[in-house]
Amino acid sequence: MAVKQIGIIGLGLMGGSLSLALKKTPTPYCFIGLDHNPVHCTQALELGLVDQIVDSLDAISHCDIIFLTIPVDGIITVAQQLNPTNPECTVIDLGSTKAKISEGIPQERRHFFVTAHPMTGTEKFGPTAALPDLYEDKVVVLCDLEKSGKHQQETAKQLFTEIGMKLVFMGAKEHDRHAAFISHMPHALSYALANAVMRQEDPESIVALAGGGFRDMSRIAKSSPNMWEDIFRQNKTNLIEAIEFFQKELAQCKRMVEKEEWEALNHWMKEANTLHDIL
Ligand SMILES: NC(=O)C1=CN([C@@H]2O[C@H](COP(=O)(O)OP(=O)(O)OC[C@H]3O[C@@H](n4cnc5c(N)ncnc54)[C@H](O)[C@@H]3O)[C@@H](O)[C@H]2O)C=CC1
Ligand SMILES: O=C(O)C(=O)Cc1ccc(O)cc1
Repeated sequence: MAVKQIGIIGLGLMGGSLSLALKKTPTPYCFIGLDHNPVHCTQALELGLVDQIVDSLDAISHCDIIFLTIPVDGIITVAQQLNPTNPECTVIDLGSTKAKISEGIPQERRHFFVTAHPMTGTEKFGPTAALPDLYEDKVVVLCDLEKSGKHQQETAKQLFTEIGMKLVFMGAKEHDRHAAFISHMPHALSYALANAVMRQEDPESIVALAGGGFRDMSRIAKSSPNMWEDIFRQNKTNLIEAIEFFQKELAQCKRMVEKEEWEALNHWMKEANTLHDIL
C-alpha cells in the first residue's frame, strides 16, 4: 500500500494531536509539517509529530490530505493561497468557526475542502500540548459537506472515524450559532471571571482561597488569546447575542438576591441543576 502523505499546517495542540492519533492506526502515513514558528517546527520534529518540515505552501501542495490547524483567520488566508496539485487532495480545516471559512474558500477549489470542527480541546497550546487521545470518542461536526467533492467527503469521514470520532452533520451558519452558546460565550465568561477576580483580589488571597469551583470556571481563561481573538471576530454577531442572553440570567440572579426572593432563586438554581442530567 502506498504511504499516504499528510500535510499539517499548524503544529500545535490540534495538528500535533491529529498526527499522534493517526500514528496509532494501522494505516501507514507520512507527516509533513508547516508552521511559521521555527521553535514549534523544532519541537514537532523532536516530539515525532512530523517526519519532515517544509517552509512553503507549494512544498505541501502535493499531499493526499492537508489539515489546516491554525487560527481561524489564518485558515481563510491559507485556503485562498493553497493550490493542491493532487486532483484527489482533501483539505480539512479544524477551525472553531465555520461560516466565514466555508464562504472564504475560492469556488473553483471548494470541492477540495472539508470544513470540520472537532468538539474537543484543552486550554493548552503549541506542539508540547499535543495528546494522542484528544479525539477519541469525541464529536466532529462536518459543515456544509455537500459543497465538498464526493472523494473528499468520503476521505474525511473515513479519517475521523479511524481516530474514533463520532460524526455530526450541520450547516456552517447553524454550527456557528450553537458554538457561540456552547463554546465561545463560555470562554468569554471565563476570561471575564478571571479579570474580575484579579482586579479585586490580591494574588496571595487567590492562591490561598481558590477552591475547585473557581479553578474549574477559570481554567479556559488560560486559552490562547491569538486563537480566541480570531474566533470572537469571526463569530461576532452570534457571540454578542449569547453574551446578552447570559447577561439577562446574571441580572435575574442579582435582582432575586437584592429583593431577597430566596424561593425564586432556589427554583432558578434547580433549573440549572438539570443541565447535568443530560451532560
Ligand atoms: N484549542 C482547542 O481546544 C481547539 C482548537 N480548534 C481550532 O483549531 C485550530 C488550531 O488550534 P490549536 O491547535 O489549539 O492552536 P495552537 O496555538 O496550539 O497551534 C496553532 C499552530 O499554528 C501555527 N500558526 C499560526 N498561524 C500560522 C500560519 N498562518 N501558518 C503556519 N503556521 C501558523 C502556530 O505557530 C501554532 O504552532 C484553531 O483554528 C482553533 O480554532 C478547534 C477545536 C478545539
Ligand atoms: O478546553 C476546553 O474545555 C475547550 O472547550 C476546548 C475547546 C476550544 C475550542 C473549541 O473549538 C472546542 C473546544
